[in-house]
Amino acid sequence: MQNKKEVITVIGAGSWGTALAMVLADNDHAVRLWSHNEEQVKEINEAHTNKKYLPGISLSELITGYASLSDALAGIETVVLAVPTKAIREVIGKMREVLTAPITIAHVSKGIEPDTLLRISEMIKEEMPAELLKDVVVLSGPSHAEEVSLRHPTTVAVTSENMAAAEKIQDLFINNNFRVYTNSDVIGVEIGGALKNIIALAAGITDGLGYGDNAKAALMTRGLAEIARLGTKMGANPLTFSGLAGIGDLIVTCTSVHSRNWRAGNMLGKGKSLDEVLDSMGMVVEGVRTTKAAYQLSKKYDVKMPITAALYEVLFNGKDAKDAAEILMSRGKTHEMEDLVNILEERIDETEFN
Ligand SMILES: NC(=O)C1=CN([C@@H]2O[C@H](COP(=O)(O)OP(=O)(O)OC[C@H]3O[C@@H](n4cnc5c(N)ncnc54)[C@H](OP(=O)(O)O)[C@@H]3O)[C@@H](O)[C@H]2O)C=CC1
Ligand SMILES: O=C(CO)COP(=O)(O)O
Repeated sequence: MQNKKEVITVIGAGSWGTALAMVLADNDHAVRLWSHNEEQVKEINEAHTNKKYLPGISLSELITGYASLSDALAGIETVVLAVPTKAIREVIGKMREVLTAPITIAHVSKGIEPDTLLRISEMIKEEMPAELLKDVVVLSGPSHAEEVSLRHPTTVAVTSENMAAAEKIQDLFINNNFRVYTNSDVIGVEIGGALKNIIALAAGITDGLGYGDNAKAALMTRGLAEIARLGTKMGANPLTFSGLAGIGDLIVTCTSVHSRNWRAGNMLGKGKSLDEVLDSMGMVVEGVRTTKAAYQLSKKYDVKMPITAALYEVLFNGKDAKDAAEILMSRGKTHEMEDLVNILEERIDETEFN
């Protein structure tokens, strides 16, 4: 089922980079796990643990920690990039200084850059010179690091503009605990993975407010509707949003106590301030910056995203979460599917004219 054994570099030894390094090591690949934290590299190499991010988990001896980026990248063909969205440009900037041959980057991050409104694969292509970049692959889907590190059954999707590159990443990762599907819709997979964090924050807030299961189901369903509207307007295949990177990731992030986005929302719903919440997390909460980016995207593409807009007001303009929920519930009457159908029809018309 799998390709030949390879040496693979994982950039970023947070929870997701470390869990993915474990999957690769389970498939007998040697993994160079790079971290900018020398203490953490020492811990990985001497104790074979990464206690801050995956407490109670032992790491395979096939995983070696690296503090030097040039050593970690020497002679490597495939890099798994697992840092938060806000670190992508800085890290790629450092990588391009030390690379001497082109690599394939499989990125596993879930975000959109505010202001530029670029997806992560677009940021990577902007930062990495073309002669150093073979392909960009995206790996996304319902996959909490805590459960992957326990080898619980998990499914994800991989996509790329070059499907042969996506299939190579599928081969490197797939095993009986970690099932990898291909999908050819790069825009849809990246938009689904990034925007579900917004809805997870909102679901955490409603849970924190004690609103219960009806409210959460409403948020998830109508949240998916606005993700699908924006994604489809941006050129995604609407069917992607009923797949792993869409509804799949939305379900896991809105319902799991592992989700940092849900937990952050939950604390907000219980009355903590955004600063207090982010200070106490110690791990990335991607949904906060993504809310800003998606709010800007909704304006740019003229797509209605009422949940995103309400969360934007709560996070950045100090609106009370209960008031935001009330405003959402008292909006004018609307059809459940009409806006998405209109966007699809516009796209069909454009295709006919071209
Ligand atoms: N955790 C999960 O279950 C999943 C996460 N993801 C996505 O993966 C991405 C990474 O998340 P995750 O691993 O969970 O995040 P964590 O917060 O657990 O870890 C982030 C890692 O990136 C490092 N880092 C942060 N900034 C920089 C920088 N400027 N230069 C170098 N290293 C840096 C951190 O170092 P330090 O320790 O020094 O802060 C840490 O090692 C996110 O986009 C997330 O949405 C996707 C699927 C599942
Ligand atoms: O993307 C994830 C699971 O698929 C992780 O979500 P959180 O960042 O909310 O923990």
